[in-house]
Amino acid sequence: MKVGIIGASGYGGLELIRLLHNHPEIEQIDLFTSSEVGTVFSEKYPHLVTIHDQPMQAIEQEHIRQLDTVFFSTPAGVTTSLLPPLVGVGPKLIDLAGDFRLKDPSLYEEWYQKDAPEMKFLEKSVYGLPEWNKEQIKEAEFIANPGCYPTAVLLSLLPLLKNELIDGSQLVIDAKSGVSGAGNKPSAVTHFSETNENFSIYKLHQHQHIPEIEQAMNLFANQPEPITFTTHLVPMTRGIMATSYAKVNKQVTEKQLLDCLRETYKESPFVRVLTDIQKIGTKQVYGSNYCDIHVKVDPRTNRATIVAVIDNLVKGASGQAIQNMNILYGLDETTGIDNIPSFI
Ligand SMILES: NC(=O)C1=CN([C@@H]2O[C@H](COP(=O)(O)OP(=O)(O)OC[C@H]3O[C@@H](n4cnc5c(N)ncnc54)[C@H](OP(=O)(O)O)[C@@H]3O)[C@@H](O)[C@H]2O)C=CC1
Ligand SMILES: CC(=O)N[C@@H](CCC(=O)OP(=O)(O)O)C(=O)O
Repeated sequence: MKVGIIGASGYGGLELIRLLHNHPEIEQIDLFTSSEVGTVFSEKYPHLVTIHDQPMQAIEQEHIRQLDTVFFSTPAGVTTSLLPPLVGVGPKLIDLAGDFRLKDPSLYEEWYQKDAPEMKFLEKSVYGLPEWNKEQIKEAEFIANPGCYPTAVLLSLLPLLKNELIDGSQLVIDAKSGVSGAGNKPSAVTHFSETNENFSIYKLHQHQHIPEIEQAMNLFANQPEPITFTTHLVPMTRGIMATSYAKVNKQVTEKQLLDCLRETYKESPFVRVLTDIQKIGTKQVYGSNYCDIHVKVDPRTNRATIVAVIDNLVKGASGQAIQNMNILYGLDETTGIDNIPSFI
C-alpha cells in the first residue's frame, strides 16, 4: 500500500509515521506539507535520520489521487476544503480532525467556530470508533476519526449506558490530558513555564468534544441527555485519563458493570477491562493502542466511578486511524499497531 500523510510534521503525523513504519502492508509513505515543501523530513526531525530522509511534498490533488490511503492530520477547518474533492476518486480517506464528526453542521459551527463542510459530505462520513461502528467502517467512503477524549469516554461509558446499568441523565465526566494533545504549535497555554508544575482546567463547558460525545451516546446507547464534561492539562507529554461519575441504576451490582464491559469487549483486542486493581494510570497504555477501563461502585453513594486511560496520540488519534485503515482493507485490525505499552 502507498499512503500519504497531510500534516506529516505535526504530532499526529509523526505518530502515524512511527506506527506505519512497522506496518507490514505499507510500501511507501509520502509526506505532505502546506508550509515547508522541499524540506528533508529528517532535517526537521533528526530522530528519523536514515529512516525518513525524503523531502516533504506539496499538497497536490493529482499526486494524492494516486495513493491508496490518505491520512489528514491537520488543524480543524483544513479538511472541510481539502477532503471533498478526493471523495470517491481513489484513495481511502481518514481524517484525524473534527471537521466531519458532527452530523449537524450547526453544531460544528457553534463549537468549532468555523464553517461546516457541506451536508452531502457530512452524510457520507463514518465515525471511526471501531469497537462500536465496525460494520459501517468496512463500507465507508471516508472516515472521521474520533477525538481523543471522546475515544476514552465513549469506550468506557457506552456499554453501561446501552445496557441501562447507569443513569445517563446526571453524567459527570472529568478528563485530563497530556500536553501533546494540543499539537506541536507552541502557545501561551502549552509553554513550558505554564504547564510545568501546573495542573489546569481549560475550555470549561466549551470543549468541542462535548457535542461529539453527546452525539455518539445518543446514536450508540440511546442516551439523549446532556453531559457535564471538564478537561484538564497535566504536565506530562502523552496520555488521557477520563474519570466518569454516574448513579448506578436500581439493583445493579459492581459485578454486573464489570461483566457488561467484559462481555461488550470480549472480541475487541485493544480494550482491556481491569479488575481488582488499586491503581490505574496513563503509563500502562503509553505508546500503545490500548484503552484500559476500570469501574468501581461506592456503596455509600451508589455511584459508579468509571476510569479509562488511553494514549492520546495512539488510540486517541494515529493508532485508531490505522486501526480504521486495517478494517477498511479487511486486514486484522491489530496489523502494525500491536506493540505493547512502553510504561517506562
Ligand atoms: N494531538 C492529539 O493528541 C490529537 C489531535 N487530534 C486532531 O488531529 C489533528 C492534528 O493534530 P496534531 O498533529 O496534534 O496537530 P499539529 O498542530 O501538531 O500538526 C498539524 C499539522 O497540520 C499542518 N497544517 C497546518 N495548517 C495546514 C493547512 N492549512 N493545510 C494543510 N496542512 C496544514 C501542519 O504542517 P505543515 O505546516 O507542514 O503543513 C502541522 O504540522 C488536529 O485536527 C487535532 O485536533 C485528534 C486527536 C488527538
Ligand atoms: C490537551 C489539548 O489541548 N487537547 C486538545 C485536543 C484536540 C483535539 O483532539 O481536537 P479535535 O478532536 O477537535 O480535533 C483540546 O482539548 O482541544
